[in-house]
Amino acid sequence: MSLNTQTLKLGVIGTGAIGRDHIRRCSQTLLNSTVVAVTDINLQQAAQVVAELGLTAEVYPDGHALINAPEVDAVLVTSWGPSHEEFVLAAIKAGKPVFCEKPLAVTAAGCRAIVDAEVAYGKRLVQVGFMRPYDEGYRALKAVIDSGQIGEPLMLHCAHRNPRVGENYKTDMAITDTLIHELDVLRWLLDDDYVSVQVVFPRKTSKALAHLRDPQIVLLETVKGTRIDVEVFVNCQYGYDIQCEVVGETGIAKLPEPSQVQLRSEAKLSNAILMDWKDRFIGAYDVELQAFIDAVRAGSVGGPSAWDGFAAAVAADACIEAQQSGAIVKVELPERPRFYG
Ligand SMILES: NC(=O)c1ccc[n+]([C@@H]2O[C@H](COP(=O)([O-])OP(=O)(O)OC[C@H]3O[C@@H](n4cnc5c(N)ncnc54)[C@H](O)[C@@H]3O)[C@@H](O)[C@H]2O)c1
Ligand SMILES: O[C@H]1[C@H](O)[C@@H](O)[C@H](O)[C@@H](O)[C@H]1O
Repeated sequence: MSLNTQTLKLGVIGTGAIGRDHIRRCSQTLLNSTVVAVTDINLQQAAQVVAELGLTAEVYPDGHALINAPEVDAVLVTSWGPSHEEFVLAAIKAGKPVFCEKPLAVTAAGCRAIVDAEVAYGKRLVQVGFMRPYDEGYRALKAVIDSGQIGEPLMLHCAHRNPRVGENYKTDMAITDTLIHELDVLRWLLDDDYVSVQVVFPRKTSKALAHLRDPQIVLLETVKGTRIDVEVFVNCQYGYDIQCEVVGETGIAKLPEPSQVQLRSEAKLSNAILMDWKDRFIGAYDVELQAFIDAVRAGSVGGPSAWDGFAAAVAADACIEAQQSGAIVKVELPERPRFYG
């Protein structure tokens, strides 16, 4: 039976920060979906989210029981990064569409296993939660680049700043958890791939915990020769700040700031800076998940693919090697299977 006329019944694995937020949006904001199943290694927390959001969803003992539950049409994976690979592979095995938060897997080998499983299944089932291509600002920036108005892009200056991170955040997560967004969105923005990476460490901020090297600067080179610098600074204190400036042959295009009320008060002219990714990309999260729901109901899956997750992870692996060696490391992306267009 086609799902087209039915409400899509979702199961969500991981009820932490983004899991809870996606459960809220799928059950309260978006059209044609309902959350019928949830799980978390912290079952009490999962039950609490169900109660707080007033859902009738069942709490399953683990991700595998949820994936295989007949009432679950499609799966959202919002647990910690290292658990994604296992759940996405299980969803493919069960033939169920799966939206997986970034990273698709924490290594390129893990992403490749997912790509191979999806290709063997013969139909796209996986959408990766790279939301930036759905952000209005990035879409406007891409439209300017694609129009040719600034000529060919030569250089990009980017920054990915978080106010602070928790104790569990390690130096390699600056790549796998944070930079991974740029590794995806910049491929999409430039319609290009990476050939080499280097990571340099400026003076360390006193605001970072002892085990964390912060900030970091990642230097990327693309196949077309564009050079990109990305500052990753996850204890910047002052706000959640995403910057992207594209220097072209005849002009410069900059990612717009999120719209905020301009305030004149106490002898100051000011614009607030957002503090949280949840607010900065709220529109993009809504659009990406509605796209997933609509596509699954129509019998397909689109958006950032397992191949995109793999391509970002190949570059991420090279960045981690570059963090450790200080050298310029080659990015070797295998040929894309025809399956991914
Ligand atoms: N797209 C974005 O902008 C964005 C934003 C935030 C988080 N994320 C991604 O979402 C994922 C979750 O991040 P978060 O900030 O919500 O983290 P979090 O720590 O707040 O929540 C993760 C939850 O997953 C649960 N969990 C871990 N392993 C599990 C397992 N095997 N089975 C079931 N539950 C398990 C944990 O108990 C926790 O409740 C990460 O991969 C992160 O990178 C993406
Ligand atoms: O999981 C989060 C999320 O992906 C945010 O978008 C990013 O800015 C953070 O650095 C990361 O830790």
